[in-house]
Formats: sequence, C-alpha cells, structure tokens
Amino acid sequence: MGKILDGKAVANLLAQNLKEKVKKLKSEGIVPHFCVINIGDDPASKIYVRMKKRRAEKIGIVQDVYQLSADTSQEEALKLIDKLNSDPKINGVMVQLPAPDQIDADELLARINPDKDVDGLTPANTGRLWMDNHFVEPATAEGIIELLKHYHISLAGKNVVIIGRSNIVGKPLAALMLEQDATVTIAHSKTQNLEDLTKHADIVVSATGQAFLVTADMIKDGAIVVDVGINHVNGKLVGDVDFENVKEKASYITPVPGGVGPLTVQFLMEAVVKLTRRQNDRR
Ligand SMILES: Nc1nc(=O)c2c([nH]1)NC[C@@H]1CN(c3ccc(C(=O)N[C@@H](CCC(=O)O)C(=O)O)cc3)C=[N+]21
Repeated sequence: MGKILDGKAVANLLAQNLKEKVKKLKSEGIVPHFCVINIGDDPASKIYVRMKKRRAEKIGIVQDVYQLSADTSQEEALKLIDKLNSDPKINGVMVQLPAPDQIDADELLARINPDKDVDGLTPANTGRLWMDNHFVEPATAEGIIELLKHYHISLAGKNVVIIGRSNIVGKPLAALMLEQDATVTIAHSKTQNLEDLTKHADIVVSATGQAFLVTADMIKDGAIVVDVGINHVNGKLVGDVDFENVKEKASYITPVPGGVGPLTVQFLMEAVVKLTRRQNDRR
C-alpha cells in the first residue's frame, strides 16, 4: 500500500514558517495585503475564497474580497484591476476563476501588474516561467513541486505524465518539472490510448475534473500519483483518481481532500508575502 503524500500537513508546516516571515515584515511596519476579485456566484469559488481568507488570517496576511455581480461588464472589472494596480497599499491582486461568460478572463489576467500577480498567470510571468527566471509560480504547480521535495522525491530523469493542459495547472507544472530535469508528457482530452502513456510513467499527475479517470490498471507498480482533481460525486468531494484501488499499487499518492488543495492556498499566501517583500525592498 502506498504512502500518503499529506498535502495538508505540509501546507500547515509551511504556514508556520511563513508566519515568521510575516512577523519580520510587521516589525518593519509592513503588512502583506492582497485582493481577490470574485465575479458572479459560482458556489465553489465562494468556498475557495473562504479557505484563502482562513489561511491568510492564520498567517497574518490581509485579504480583501471584491465581490462583483454576475452581470459585471469587462470594463468595470478592468477598472477595478487598474485601481488596485496603482494602489501602493495593495501588494497582490488575483481574479478568481472561473468568471462569467461575458468576461474575457485572459484579458483580465493580462491587466494585472506582473509585480502584484499572486497567481503567476499574467503573460509576463508565464513567459518567465518557461525561461526559467520566474519569481512567482502558479500556486498549484509550485505546491506539487514542494510536496515532492518535502518527501525527497527527485524529478531528475523521471518520466512524468500530466493529464490536463490548463494554463493554471498542466502547462505551468510541465514547465517546473522540465526545469527539474523530468521528461514530461502532457496528455489531454484528445490524447489517444492514455493508458499506454501512464503505464510507463514514474509520476502521474491528473488535473482534469473527471472523477475516476485514473484507475489502477493504468499505472505501473510503485508509481507516484498526484491528484489535482476536484469533483463532487453524490455530495462527496473526490479527485480524478480511483484512490482506494490506485493507492494499493502506487508508492505515494495524494488524497482528495487534504492533498494538493491546501498546498494551492498555502502557495498563494507564499506568493503574496514574496511580492510584498520585493515591493518594499525596491522602494
Ligand atoms: N485565480 C485562481 N487561482 C486559483 O488558484 C484557483 C482559481 N482561480 N479557481 C479555482 C481553483 C481551485 N483552487 C483550489 C483552492 C483550494 C482548494 C482546497 O483547499 N481544497 C480542499 C477541500 C476544499 C473543500 O472542502 O471543497 C482540499 O482539497 O483539501 C481546492 C482548490 C484554486 N483555484
């Protein structure tokens, strides 16, 4: 039976360290302060915003939530981002995804000042990520890298299959793993014979939103399985992985909940503190 990669425990350990960094900032009169822009009333977004608030408070970070109505126009949202970009008291800005249909989310992300880009999703920071001179990384991808590091799992020379090609998880994770000398394959909804790829993988990461996509027969004995999926099945939160069966075959596996999710929130907080420190050191 595989060992659990305890994301929640690692996130809480990191939170203790980050709290010390925030204390140091506070002794210099600086309080990290960021804003979440949430447009519309996606029920999952409400939960994530609340989880961020809880972790921010625990660490000593101020989080403001700008709740905009479901019929907000693109112009209104852009205006708010401009205002926060130019407010020297605000260290970080993020737009909670998904946004309603009338909103062009990519344009909103591109408008965020890269120096305040908590998510690391602006075009400038995405480019830096692939050029290996990054400063803030998308939180889920960074969380997975640090989780593996915590358990002394090296990426060098490993065959990794990432299922899912989103800008927020799959693509940035591929960049970070490639940087650590893994051989990375990105699979997606049009990939043929997925199991032919996953069966040869030392590490399988699934980020699709399809419950029970990854089954035990698809992975090799002793593989490491990271589950980024968030699915609700019969009122229960599950990932993309058939956890009960896959855990018997994997050497390490992340649970859902308690795996990647808490690390995502923790690394958003790490980004806020990093950005705050850099903004103040530059003044
Ligand atoms: N601009 C932007 N940045 C994001 O980072 C972002 C986003 N938009 N939109 C949605 C996704 C999803 N996401 C999660 C955050 C926390 C948990 C989390 O804490 N999950 C808990 C369980 C939470 C529950 O009970 O539902 C866990 O897995 O243990 C999961 C997922 C951040 N996202």
